[in-house]
Amino acid sequence: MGAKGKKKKGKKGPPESGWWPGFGTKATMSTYFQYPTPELQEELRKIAQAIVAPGKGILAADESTGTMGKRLQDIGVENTEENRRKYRQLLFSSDAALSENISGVILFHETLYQKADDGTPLVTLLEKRGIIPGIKVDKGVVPLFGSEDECTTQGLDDLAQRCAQYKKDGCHFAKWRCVLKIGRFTPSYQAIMENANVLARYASICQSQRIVPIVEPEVLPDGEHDLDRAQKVTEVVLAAVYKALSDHHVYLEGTLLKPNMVTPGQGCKKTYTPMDIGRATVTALLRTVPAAVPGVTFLSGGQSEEEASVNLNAINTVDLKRPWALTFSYGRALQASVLRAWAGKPENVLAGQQELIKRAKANGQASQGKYVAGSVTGGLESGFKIPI
Ligand SMILES: O=P(O)(O)OC[C@H]1O[C@](O)(COP(=O)(O)O)[C@@H](O)[C@@H]1O
Repeated sequence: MGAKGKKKKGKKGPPESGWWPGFGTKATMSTYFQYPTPELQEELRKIAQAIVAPGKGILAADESTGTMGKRLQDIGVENTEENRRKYRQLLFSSDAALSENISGVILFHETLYQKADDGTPLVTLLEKRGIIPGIKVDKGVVPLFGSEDECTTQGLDDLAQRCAQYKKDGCHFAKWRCVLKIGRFTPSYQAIMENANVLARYASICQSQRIVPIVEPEVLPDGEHDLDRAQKVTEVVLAAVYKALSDHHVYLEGTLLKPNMVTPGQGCKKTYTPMDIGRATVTALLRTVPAAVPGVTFLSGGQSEEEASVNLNAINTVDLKRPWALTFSYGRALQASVLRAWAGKPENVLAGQQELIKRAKANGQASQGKYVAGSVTGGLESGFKIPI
């Protein structure tokens, strides 16, 4: 650009600032973009809808190696690749009845390439049961420098290539978890905006590779805050996430949301009923999540198995509108009894699988508002919780 802001003779394109002929037309407006092709839209929509089919939800078996170490340590089992393989084999070789309530399983990278004792790839066990394989694609949380112990999630750099490979290897959906903390000064604007943007960028990349992104902005339950504060924070976080998804032109019908339920902080002195939690959760979603989103698959966030079923049931019975399917994507609340029943012993494999099927059924009922509290009893006392 010349010193007086004039365009140099012969130079193509608009000047670097200000108004120019054509400014504001289709070609230059920031709102211009292209939707995915109709074929891609249909593929993504169908996957998302199959995952949230009535009475079905997700088994989150994507614990990273470190998290799996904590789960195995609880039952006195060493955290080796072989023990993790045996445990995931137990889960995925459960009776075919599992698929009545489990539509998808989220895998950790290592599991996708492991085989059962007879050489069958573990992912094939899922496919044979009509269960859709999914994959955790984030590479974990890292600190936000200068913040109050807040974080973002990494893993974008090679994501398109990884998604392309995962699709070839049988995965049709993905999951990326971001974490937000409630404190006096948190979550900060920095953490809210950064995590919303990274989730949107991840979602956009997944869709470009024909993978349905599950968007997981988890507001942690740690703290003494009450239900109102948890609700407001969840609303602010979700509003930012959907603004970012819109800015990145993410095709919402081909996405799923995996949020926290709105619960009081674990150190809160006040008590609330499951209906209070159901109302706060659905209200927060109604205020922020577009009806174009086919489903919401809640994380269990350290609730006991029974609590997670009862609260999901309340979410599905509270007298509010529900334009989306509201179901589960539980890790701990589907596996706590399984792990205890198994305890690493080959003779307990069937007992572990039976616990999984019981809990999946309970949550399938809860996702339709048909779960009767206490009607499914597992190997654990009802209040048992696995800390993160
Ligand atoms: O090992 P990580 O990456 O910390 O993952 C933690 C877990 O959190 C989840 O997102 C939710 O799990 P919970 O239902 O146990 O809260 C799982 O999908 C995942 O396995």
